[in-house]
Amino acid sequence: MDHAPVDVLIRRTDPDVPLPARAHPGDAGCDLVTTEAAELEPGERAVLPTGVSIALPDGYAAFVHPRSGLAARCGVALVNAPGTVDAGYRGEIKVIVVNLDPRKNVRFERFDRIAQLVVQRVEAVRFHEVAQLPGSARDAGGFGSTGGHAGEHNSYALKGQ
Ligand SMILES: O=c1ccn([C@H]2C[C@H](O)[C@@H](COP(=O)(O)OP(=O)(O)OP(=O)(O)O)O2)c(=O)[nH]1
Ligand SMILES: [Mg+2]
Repeated sequence: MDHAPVDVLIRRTDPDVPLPARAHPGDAGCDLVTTEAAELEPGERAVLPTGVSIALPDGYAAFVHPRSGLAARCGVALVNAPGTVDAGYRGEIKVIVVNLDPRKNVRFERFDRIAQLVVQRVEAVRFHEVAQLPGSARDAGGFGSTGGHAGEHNSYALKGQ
């Protein structure tokens, strides 16, 4: 890393839990583990404890992101991805996992890495109410207004049947 790291105070709520760690220098996320074993049936969700609480500096937030390997191999997603950890939150960080695999149970063992924490600066915002917003090229276009989304292939395939 060629820039200074942000100092974040951390407290273990489970004495044996490994601290969140980057797998490689420069990685954006520090892996979080579950301190509880759990088994989820297809469609089932759980709020898993990570065994750590943090105190972020003012002007920062931490975001609980999914791990792509778990998503690709097991269909595990985070219900609220990315979860937001506010600078003032002193409780244990929790991870809300869901098993999106239609057939297979997924099992987490104690200290399995289930998510990753990304710490970022966030801006304070002041809202100024106006009757008319300034114009833009996009204007109100959204929700597929530019066309060509992957889901269209499915409807083409169905039409051909
Ligand atoms: O994945 C998450 C998301 C949130 N939190 C904690 C930290 C966060 O600061 C707090 C509140 O989260 P959020 O604001 O997303 O939830 P809410 O439903 O709006 O709760 P609240 O009314 O307490 O703000 O819960 C987690 O531990 N994990
Ligand atoms: Mg909130």
